[in-house]
Amino acid sequence: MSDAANQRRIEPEIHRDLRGELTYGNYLQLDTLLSCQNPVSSTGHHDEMLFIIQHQTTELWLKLLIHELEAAVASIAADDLSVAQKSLARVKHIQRQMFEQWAVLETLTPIEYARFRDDLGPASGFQSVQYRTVEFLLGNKNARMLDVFAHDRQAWESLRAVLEAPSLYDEFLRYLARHGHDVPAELLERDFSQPYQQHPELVPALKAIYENPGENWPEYETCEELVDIEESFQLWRFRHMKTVERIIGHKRGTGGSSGVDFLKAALDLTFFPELLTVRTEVGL
Ligand code: HEM
Ligand SMILES: N[C@@H](CC(=O)c1ccccc1NC=O)C(=O)O
Repeated sequence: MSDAANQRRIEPEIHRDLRGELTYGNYLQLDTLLSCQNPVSSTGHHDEMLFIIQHQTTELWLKLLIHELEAAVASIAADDLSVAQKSLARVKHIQRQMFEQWAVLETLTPIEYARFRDDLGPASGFQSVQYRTVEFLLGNKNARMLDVFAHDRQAWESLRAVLEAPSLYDEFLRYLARHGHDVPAELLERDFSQPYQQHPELVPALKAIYENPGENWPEYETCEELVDIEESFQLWRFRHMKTVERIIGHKRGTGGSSGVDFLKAALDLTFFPELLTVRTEVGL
C-alpha cells in the first residue's frame, strides 16, 4: 500500500539488520564485478564505458551459453533428448539477448570510437576464448584458431579439449545411429578436431525423419532446434559485421584482419549442413 505522499510503506518485516548475513551484494560478488570496468584510454573517454560493458555482458551471456550447450551435449550423449531440448530452448533465448544487445553499441559513432580505438592496441574479439569455445561446441572446428592463445596455456588447453571433443552435431548424429537411423559410420568415429564436412549419405536418414515427424518426434524437434540455433548464430555474426561496418567502415581490424570482409567470410560457414540440404530433398 502506498500513502498519499506517493511513497511506499516499508513493511516492518523486511530484513534490515544484515550484519554477518549473506546479502545481495555478497552473493553476486558485486564488489568484484563492478570493479572491472576500467577504461584504458589515457584521457578517459566517456564512451569507453559503453564499449567495455557491452563486451563484458556479452562474455557473461557466452559463459551461460557454454554452460547450457555443454549440458545439452551431455544429455544427448546420455540418450535424454527431452532434457537436451530444455537446454537448447534456453540457448535460443540467450542468443536473442545477445542479438538485441547490438542496438546499444550501435549508438557509438565512428568519431566517438576513434577517440579511444588506438588505445586498444592489438586486442580484438578474435581473441575471445569463450566465443571460440561456443563455435567449437557448435562444430565450427579450426585448429589454427588456437594460435592466438599460445601465450595463455590455460586458455589454449581448454580450447584444445573442446576442439578434440564431439560437437553438438557430432553427438546428435551418434544419438541418431544408436536409435536406429542410418548414419554413415565414418561420421561416428571421425577426428572431431577436423571441420565437419557435409556427407550426402546422411541426408536420406534426415529425410525419413522430416517426412515422418509423428514417428520421430524427439529427433524431429531436435533437428528444428538446431536449425534455429544456427540461424540465431548467423544473425549475431551478421549484426556484428554491420555494427563494425557502420563504426569503422573498411579499416583493418585491431586483430590484424581485413575487418568487415573477414567477418563477412564467416557468414558462409554452416554448422549443420545436412539439416539445410534436407529441405531441398523433402516433398520430392
Ligand atoms: C566498435 C565495436 C566493434 C568493432 C569495430 C569490432 C571489430 C571487429 C573486427 C574488425 C574483427 C575481426 C578481427 C580483427 O581483425 O580485429 C572482430 C572480430 C570479433 N569481434 Fe568484434 N568488433 C566490435 C565489437 C565487438 C563486440 C561487442 C563483441 C562481443 C564480444 C565482439 C566480438 C568479436 C568476436 C568474437 C570476433 C571474432 C569473430 C570471428 O572469428 O569470426 N566484437 N571485431
Ligand atoms: N577489433 C576492433 C576492436 C574491438 O572491437 C575490440 C577491442 C578489444 C576488445 C574487444 C574488441 N571487440 C571486438 O573485436 C577494431 O578493429 O576496432
